[in-house]
Amino acid sequence: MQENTSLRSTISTQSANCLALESDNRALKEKVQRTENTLEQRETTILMLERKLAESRKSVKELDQRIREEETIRRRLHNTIQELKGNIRVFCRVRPVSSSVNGSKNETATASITYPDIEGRQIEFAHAIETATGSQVAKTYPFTFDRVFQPTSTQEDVFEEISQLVQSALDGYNVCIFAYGQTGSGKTHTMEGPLNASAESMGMIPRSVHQIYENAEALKARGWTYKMEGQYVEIYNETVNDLLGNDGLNGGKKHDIRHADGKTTITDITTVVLTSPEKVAALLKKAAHNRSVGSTLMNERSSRSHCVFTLRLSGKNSITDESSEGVLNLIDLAGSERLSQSGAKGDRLKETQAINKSLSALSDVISAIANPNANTHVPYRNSKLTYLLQNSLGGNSKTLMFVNISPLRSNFNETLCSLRFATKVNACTIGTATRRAVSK
Ligand SMILES: Nc1ncnc2c1ncn2[C@@H]1O[C@H](COP(=O)(O)OP(=O)(O)OP(=O)(O)O)[C@@H](O)[C@H]1O
Repeated sequence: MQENTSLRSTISTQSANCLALESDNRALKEKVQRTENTLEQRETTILMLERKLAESRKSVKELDQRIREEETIRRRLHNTIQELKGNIRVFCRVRPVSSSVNGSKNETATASITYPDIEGRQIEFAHAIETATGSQVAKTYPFTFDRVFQPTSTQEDVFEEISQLVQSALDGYNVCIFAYGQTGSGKTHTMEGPLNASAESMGMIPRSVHQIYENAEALKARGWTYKMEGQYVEIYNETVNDLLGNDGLNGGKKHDIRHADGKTTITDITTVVLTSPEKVAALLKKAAHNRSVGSTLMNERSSRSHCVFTLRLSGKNSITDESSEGVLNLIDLAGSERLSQSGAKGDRLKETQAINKSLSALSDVISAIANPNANTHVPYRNSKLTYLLQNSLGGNSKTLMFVNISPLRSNFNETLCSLRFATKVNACTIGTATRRAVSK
């Protein structure tokens, strides 16, 4: 009886255990089912995501291709705009009245200058002249250029107008930007800016290098890699000097200009590979140190030489196999003032004569290029400056000239000469620029 009772109790316990196990088993089976369902759902999601990823990859590839095609279209359109604006342009910049320029320390009497149009293309001088009978009459001298910058214009305002041309050099064109004007009219300020310039006062050379560097970085994503090389030379008394040489200008090296296959080289010249935009500040400092600075009655810091900064830009596209070679020349011309006013004698007289000769050679070259008669001889060899720039002036290039002028009344006659020279240049139209060495 006892054993029977014990066995019944065991059976009852086992039955309860069995029921619990069956319940666990059901719960586990449900869990397995749920897990299998989740797995199935996840597999479907993975498949969907993989399909989406493949689609996105395809679309990125297509967009990349479209960006590259649009970059080519942009280059073409950009060039068309530049052509429509004219391959030779003249900008006039009036410097502010400054007490430290022009010898007489406190001179502030300005000429009567007005800027008649709202587009900023005209400038007009009013000046009293004496008639044959001895009476004074006011005469006006109106001039129109592609752009006139008033004394309040900042370096940034000026650069905004030339930045498109700078871009052209990166796209494979030859570009020349000149600063022309009498001593102290602001050529060096425009081109280089003051020594130890701030971000606001930087001139066109450092701004151009910064822009080119930024644009070249952006173009990397589209397959372009660029090599940028800078040279800085001065032409003093028809001699080429290396402004970046380590032994100053008296290193005794003779530099010859050579032309071959549409490229210009100078023998024994220092070439700096510009790997960062910051390098240009050190380069300008070295050039300023080496630069031949003479003193005349007009300006204690007067520069008596033409300074040519050349930036060579070779680009290669690893995806499209395109390549381009552009050259950007930024030229700070020597003071254009006439002999009588600069009080030049001896060596200074020789310098002034060399300057005047090369400036008139530049004017002759631009006029000859603009002559519609294709057989006109272009006298590049008449000066070192025009010979050096032979491949960067003319049909294959874009040219911009700044005519820098002083607002002072005492400089009126020189200002008039500068504006007349610039008007002559402005009247020239040169042929269509073509891009160099673009190969597929
Ligand atoms: N737009 C301007 N804003 C402020 N200062 C200016 C401006 N233009 C010229 N200057 C100042 O006028 C002075 C003479 O200018 P700069 O040296 O550039 O003349 P320049 O034409 O290059 O003379 P040079 O023929 O002797 O080289 C400098 O002190 C310069 O800083």
